[in-house]
Amino acid sequence: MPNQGFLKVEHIGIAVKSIKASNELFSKLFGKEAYKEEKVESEGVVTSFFQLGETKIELLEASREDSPIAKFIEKRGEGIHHIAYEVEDIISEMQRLKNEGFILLNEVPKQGADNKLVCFLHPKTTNGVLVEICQENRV
Ligand SMILES: CC[C@H](C(=O)O)C(=O)SCCNC(=O)CCNC(=O)[C@H](O)C(C)(C)COP(=O)(O)OP(=O)(O)OC[C@H]1O[C@@H](n2cnc3c(N)ncnc32)[C@H](O)[C@@H]1OP(=O)(O)O
Ligand SMILES: [Co+2]
Repeated sequence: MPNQGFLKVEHIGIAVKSIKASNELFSKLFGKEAYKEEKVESEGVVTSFFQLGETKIELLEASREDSPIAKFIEKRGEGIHHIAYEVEDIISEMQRLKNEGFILLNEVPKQGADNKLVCFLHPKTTNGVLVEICQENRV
């Protein structure tokens, strides 16, 4: 029986206008460099990751005009965009969350950054905080 429920905060997503400028800022803040940059074309984002112990910070820049990050920044400016939680079995977690009444923004797990399968919950059902659940892609 897979572990049910959320295991840990896997990353905190921060929407930024410029990965280059924000990499410099967060490298100064954290005292360490980002360990990777990755474009996720399907999401319309370029990401940059900093490892801080068990948790990561994920910087997100829009890679195209219709990116959710572009819309977010246009509406709210730069800042915290989502919290991602690690789960052991994303399929069973998606079913559990659906049964609990949360609104899934994608019915099938989709490919995320950093070799993860991801699903998002509508912030209207999570107290106004966009939630991402993610599982290591074991394929
Ligand atoms: C997957 C790659 C990477 C990874 O970790 O692997 C990522 O994390 S990619 C991250 C970018 N991708 C996503 O965010 C996908 C999920 N997001 C969405 O589907 C949309 O952004 C959605 C549905 C959350 C909002 O889109 P919509 O077009 O509905 O925008 P609105 O501005 O009309 O928003 C509706 C309503 O929701 C509030 N809202 C929007 N974004 C957020 C947010 N990040 N946190 C909290 N609340 C948010 C917005 O304020 C509106 O509320 P209202 O009260 O009506 O103003
Ligand atoms: Co994320």
